[in-house]
Amino acid sequence: MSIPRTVLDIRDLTIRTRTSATPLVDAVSVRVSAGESVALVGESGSGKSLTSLASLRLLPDTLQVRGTIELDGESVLDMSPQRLREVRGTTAAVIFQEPMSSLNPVLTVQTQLYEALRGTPRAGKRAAALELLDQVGITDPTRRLRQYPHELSGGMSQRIMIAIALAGRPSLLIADEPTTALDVTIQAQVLELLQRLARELDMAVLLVTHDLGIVAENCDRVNVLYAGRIVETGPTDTVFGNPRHPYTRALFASIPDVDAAPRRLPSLPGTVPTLATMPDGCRFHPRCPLAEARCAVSTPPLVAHDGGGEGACWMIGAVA
Ligand SMILES: Nc1ncnc2c1ncn2[C@@H]1O[C@H](COP(=O)(O)OP(=O)(O)OP(=O)(O)O)[C@@H](O)[C@H]1O
Repeated sequence: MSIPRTVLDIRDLTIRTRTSATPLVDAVSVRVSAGESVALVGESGSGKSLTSLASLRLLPDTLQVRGTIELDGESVLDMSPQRLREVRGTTAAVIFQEPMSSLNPVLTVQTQLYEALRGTPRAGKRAAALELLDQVGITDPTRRLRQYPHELSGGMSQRIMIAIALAGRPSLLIADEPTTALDVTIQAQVLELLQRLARELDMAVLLVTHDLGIVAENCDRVNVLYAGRIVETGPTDTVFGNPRHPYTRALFASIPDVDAAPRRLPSLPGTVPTLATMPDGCRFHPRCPLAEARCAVSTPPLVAHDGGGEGACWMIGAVA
């Protein structure tokens, strides 16, 4: 079997404000290969969006970004403004939570798709637009082309956003909470679509979500973030089959059965710390049911364990 091509390679990503020495994102490394779908998961404030937006240099200048980010082997942090503009929308595309606010309400689906297909010769645009709609599972595509966003359901709008993102034939698709605004059945369909597209188009998909429940079915690997650090990572089956980090276990305990209500962590007191409240040592220790004295003073490294994943907790035994 050939080794999959690495599309996004983030190494030791550290993000700080200009006024604080404490990093918001601390030495995070994430790799996504062609054809695979990888999740960044964690509660609100864990650094998921900062990490994913940094990979396309979409963060404000007030934040300082250090580390290495490579996209198809090219250093994102060294790209010229012109190269960055070329890359966004071609090599890499992002879809966000609210398709309705990303689509232009006064333009038809056709106009918006044609704009995304600006590199395609005029004679081929209609066929290309119809093919994109077909790829994202839209039925009756000729009718949809004539419609305006307000005539589409939420799930349909999100599929159109994905079609627009695919127009540039990206190697990387970043989906930031792409289904939070949708009902549970439609969420599942859109996430299944993303994973299918990753495989069929040999595309790398980075899925950003606070919801571990939706990761299980739709991602090949998962990175669990807590307060700007990766606390556990590995193949989804490994992390789900036997979560090692107390935080991942708490996340599992918080997965509700079916409702899409906002999720809290009933088994854990408190919230993710902010810059002002960031503890020393393991950043999770004030909420951890297993914390010992050393957890408050020294940071556990991310180490490979015998289950095939990696975890950052003093309770996880590293493989020699
Ligand atoms: N521009 C900024 N300046 C200062 N702090 C910021 C900035 N953007 C984000 N942060 C802080 O960085 C931390 C991580 O934010 P981030 O948006 O990445 O979290 P998240 O996991 O994506 O959460 P959510 O699910 O709520 O979007 C939070 O504490 C947030 O307040």
